[in-house]
Parts: sequence; structure tokens; C-alpha cells
Amino acid sequence: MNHITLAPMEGVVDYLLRELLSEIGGIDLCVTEFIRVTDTRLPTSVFHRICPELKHGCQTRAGTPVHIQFLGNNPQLLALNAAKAAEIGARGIDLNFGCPAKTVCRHKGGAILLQEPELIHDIVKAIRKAVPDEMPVTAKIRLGYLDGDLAIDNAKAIEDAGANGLAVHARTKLQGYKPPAYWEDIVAIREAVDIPVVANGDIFSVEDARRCREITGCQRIMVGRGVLRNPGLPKAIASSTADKHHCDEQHYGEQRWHQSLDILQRFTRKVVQVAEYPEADHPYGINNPKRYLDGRLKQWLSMMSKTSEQARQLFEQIKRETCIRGMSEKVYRAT
Ligand SMILES: Cc1cc2nc3c(=O)[nH]c(=O)nc-3n(C[C@H](O)[C@H](O)[C@H](O)COP(=O)(O)O)c2cc1C
Repeated sequence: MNHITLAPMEGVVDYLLRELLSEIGGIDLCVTEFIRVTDTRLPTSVFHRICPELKHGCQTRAGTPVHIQFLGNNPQLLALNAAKAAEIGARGIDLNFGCPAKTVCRHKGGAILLQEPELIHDIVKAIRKAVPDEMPVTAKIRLGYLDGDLAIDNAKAIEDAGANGLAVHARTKLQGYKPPAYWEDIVAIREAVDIPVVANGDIFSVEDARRCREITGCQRIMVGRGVLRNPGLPKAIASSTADKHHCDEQHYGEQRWHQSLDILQRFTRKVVQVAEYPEADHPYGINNPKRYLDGRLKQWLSMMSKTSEQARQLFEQIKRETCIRGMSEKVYRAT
């Protein structure tokens, strides 16, 4: 067990990415993009679109379990949908109390709920009751909405409601994604509850992972953008845990671009297949392969560009490509 969770990332970490990233290794658990629950018991098709893994034991091809994340504010409705998820094969339920998006918060979802620990408690409790006892129910929070004053209340509310774990993104909603992440503020949360706490935010290297664990006292970590910048990061963190002499970031740095390019190429090939054989039974849920490839490649390469000159150059090359063939050929030819 490496104690590394791949962070849920809406619009980025979908089925295909979970498949490719978990194949590399180091990741123990994936969490889906959030499923928003507003007013109904969602049809199976929605669950299968967000989490095609449900059809295969709710794990990636590499065998990494996938938990389903919900976002919403109505305990009964969320419970109804969690029960449905359990019925159709979910292995775990996660609740999103951290999304900072304006539209989400305006509809009283995500991070805005951090101002209401009682409601958070009721949501977690309703879900805990609705799914089998052995199914993990977890929550993901930020330190708070405007400030961290309710951090402990929220964590305790989640624990008292019967959750099995808690991931904490070490920023408030107000702090958005602005560096730094306040790992030291996770300590009091970890100390206040007995359930496992997962530390999250700004882990971009093996050394970051080491420091985050040391500062927070949490063995479990969750990594998002760091894995997109460097898909080999979870494996590198995992091996450095097994062998402390191996935690030399430089050692892995050399392999990083080639590993990144390899995964970009495999990603591109899968999307091109969907475009070329649309009638085939692809599980990826990609409706418009051209738009999908264009958006995801640009998004991914721009994240990788923060630490890789080769990624920046490839981004420049594909930036103005408008057809899937032009884009894919540039990715295949990159070195
Ligand atoms: C594009 C994007 C989409 C995200 N979508 C979700 C989501 O669906 N659910 C969630 O709980 N967090 C979501 N997050 C937050 C991440 O899971 C994570 O908490 C955050 O990126 C900090 O971790 P990192 O520094 O390792 O990326 C998202 C973040 C980004 C950048």
C-alpha cells in the first residue's frame, strides 16, 4: 500500500486518464469526477458515463479501485443516489465539500457547505445509512470557506456521521489554488479525529510528498496536478517510500519527459481510435473526439509545460492545429 490517491479532477481525470495513469503504478485509489445531485435519482447511464469502471468491478484495468464522488446539498437525495451507486457496483462513495466553482457554490454545493457543519454531518450520516456497512464513505474538504475557523467542526461532523476517511485540500475556498498550500493547518484536523486523514495540495515532487507527510503527520496523500505534470510521480513517491535511498528527484527527472510523452501518445491513440471507429464499443464516453483531444491535450500539455520545455514546445506545435490528424501526428512524431 502506497497510500496515494489520485485526486478527482472534473473535466480532466476521466475514465481514460484513470486507466492510463493507474497503469503506470503507485496509485492505490482513484476518485471519479463529481456527480452532481440536484433533484432526482439519477439513471444508471449517468453513473456509467462518469464511472464506466462500474461495469468491471469498479476498478481500473490495472486493478485500482475507483470511488464515486457526489456533490450536492440534499441528504435524502444524495443518499438515494449513493444507494443506487451501491446497487450497481460502487466500491466506495466520496463527498465533495471542496469545489470552489462559483456556479457550484451559488447552488449551495461544494465548498460553501463548509460553513454548515450540521448539514455536512446530515449528508454524511444519510449516506452512511444508505449504503452497506462495509462500503467506505469518505469526504473531501478544504480548510474552510473564507477562513479555517470551522475546520475542526467540519472534520468532527464528518467523523461523527460515520465516515471512514477524510481528504483535506490544504487551502480555504477563498485561497482558491493560489500557492502555497497550508499543510501545517492539516495537523490540528488530523489530531482532532480518529479516522484516517489524507493530505492534499501542491504535491508536485517526491520531495514535496516527503515534506507534506512530515509536516502533516499524514501517511496518506492525494495528488492531482502533480500527476498530470508528471504521470510517473506516484510511482516515484511509492518507490522512495520503499527505498529511502531512491528519493532523488533528479534520478526520476530524466525519465520524466519520455514517460509523459509515452502516455500522451497512448492517450492520443485511444482517442483517434474512437474517431476512426465510432461504431466500436469504446468505454470512454467520448462524444466528440476532435474537441475532446484538442481540449485535453492542450490542458494537459499546458500543465506539463510548467516543468517541461519539451511539453511547452509540443504545446506550441499543436496549439493551432484544428484537425485530429494534424494534432495526433504531431504528438506521435514528438521526441
Ligand atoms: C481542473 C480541476 C478539477 C477538479 N475537480 C475536482 C472534483 O471533481 N472533485 C474534487 O473533490 N476536487 C476537484 N478538484 C480539486 C483536486 O481534487 C485537488 O484537491 C486540488 O487540485 C489540489 O490538489 P493538487 O495540488 O494535487 O492538484 C479539481 C481541481 C482541478 C484543478
